[in-house]
Amino acid sequence: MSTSVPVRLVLASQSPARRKLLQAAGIEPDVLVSGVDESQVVSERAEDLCLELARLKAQAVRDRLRPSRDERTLVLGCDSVLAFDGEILGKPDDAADATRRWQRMRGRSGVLHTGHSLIDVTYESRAEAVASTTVHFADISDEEIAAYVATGEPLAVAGAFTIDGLGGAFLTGIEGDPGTVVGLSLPLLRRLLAEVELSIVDLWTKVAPGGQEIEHLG
Ligand SMILES: Nc1nc2c(ncn2[C@H]2C[C@H](O)[C@@H](COP(=O)(O)OP(=O)(O)OP(=O)(O)O)O2)c(=O)[nH]1
Repeated sequence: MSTSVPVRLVLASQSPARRKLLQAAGIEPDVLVSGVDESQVVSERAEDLCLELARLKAQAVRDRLRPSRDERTLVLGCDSVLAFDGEILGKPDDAADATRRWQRMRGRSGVLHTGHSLIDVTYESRAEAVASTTVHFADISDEEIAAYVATGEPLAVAGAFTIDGLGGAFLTGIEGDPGTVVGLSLPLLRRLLAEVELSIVDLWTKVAPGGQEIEHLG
């Protein structure tokens, strides 16, 4: 399943969180932001919406690349949405929206869905799927909500919360892969790579010969 040519992964996302997650897993992606207008896609189902957006992002970046004989080129697009109370929630519109959301979310649960679309530019194949993680929100106070919204963090992220930032204190637990909440599921990426006949170890760029410790990124 492994490959003899180098494998290049292009991350079709501006998300620093997604890039850091790949780097910590030994993968140094190139980043090409898709620029896709996410408002162009509407769907009744969160899983369909995030998958269609992930597909559009990956395709938009794929269309800007030319296959190379010297390497295997892959493009990964991702999109995350929160399914809560029968609604599909992306990033909050503004501070008031983030506040209202937390007043509704606290003490309750939602499901963070992340769509993944992997395109193999070299062989023109693709693999895609959605990873879903249930998130339980703590019953936080009005003061905590106000302080959190004032930091600006909730405004920049799908669902108005993070698991690996200030928002981590406001969760009581999750069921599923934490990477799905950040915006990219490594276990799912491993399965998608297998569908295009690659192993995730083919993408490791930070493992020193002899298997010494993976370089710890700053
Ligand atoms: N660090 C961190 N970021 C999160 C978390 N949850 C969501 N996010 C971020 C990752 C993405 O940047 C953003 C989700 O929005 P999208 O999936 O639409 O990606 P975004 O528009 O940011 O970039 P892209 O469209 O992929 O270029 O929220 C979290 O728990 N931790």
